[in-house]
Amino acid sequence: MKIAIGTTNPAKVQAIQKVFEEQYKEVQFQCLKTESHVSEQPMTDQETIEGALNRAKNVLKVTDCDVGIGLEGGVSESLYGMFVCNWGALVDRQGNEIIGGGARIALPNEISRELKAGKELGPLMDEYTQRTGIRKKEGAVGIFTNGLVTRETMFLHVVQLLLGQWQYRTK
Ligand SMILES: O=P(O)(O)OP(=O)(O)OP(=O)(O)OC[C@H]1O[C@@H](n2cnc3c(O)ncnc32)[C@H](O)[C@@H]1O
Ligand SMILES: [Mg+2]
Repeated sequence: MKIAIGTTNPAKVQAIQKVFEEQYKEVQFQCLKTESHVSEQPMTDQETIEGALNRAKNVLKVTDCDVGIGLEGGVSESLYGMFVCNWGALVDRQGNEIIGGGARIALPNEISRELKAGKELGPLMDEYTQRTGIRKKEGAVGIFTNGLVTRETMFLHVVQLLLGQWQYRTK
């Protein structure tokens, strides 16, 4: 089974590899930085879903893999504040387009204020924690859940949702 991954971010790549290696004996991966055709900081669920879907389609197009996977992080407003949201998409060569959503938690006002001013969550999280590359490690979800749920484990669940739906639909 050959999987095209529409990112080189290790938190996302590791989540995808773990799920597929658990399910398939023979599996190969191709990881490519892939255009999402949405803003660097998606600001709604809809935009985040589009980013995931575009990555999955674009990365499948440029490889000879069986399926393409796109994972996209974003934020979404609610009456209860701004939440970090996470969406994934899996597409295959038979026209199946599968979507799955991940966990979401509220962001502190000091972060959501800056996001509304047009900043990106990645750099904001580095500033907030005085560390670098949070987006490639535990992520905002990891920081604000005291490490209980990391960006990798959150995306691992999203990839399980994608693969499970695809297996069900193609069995
Ligand atoms: O290399 P890619 O796959 O693009 O990975 P990324 O870290 O940039 O992640 P996304 O493009 O999916 O997320 C869009 C923006 O939101 C940020 N973001 C989303 N979730 C995050 C998290 O949990 N921690 C830190 N930044 C996050 C991310 O850094 C981007 O600035
Ligand atoms: Mg990005």
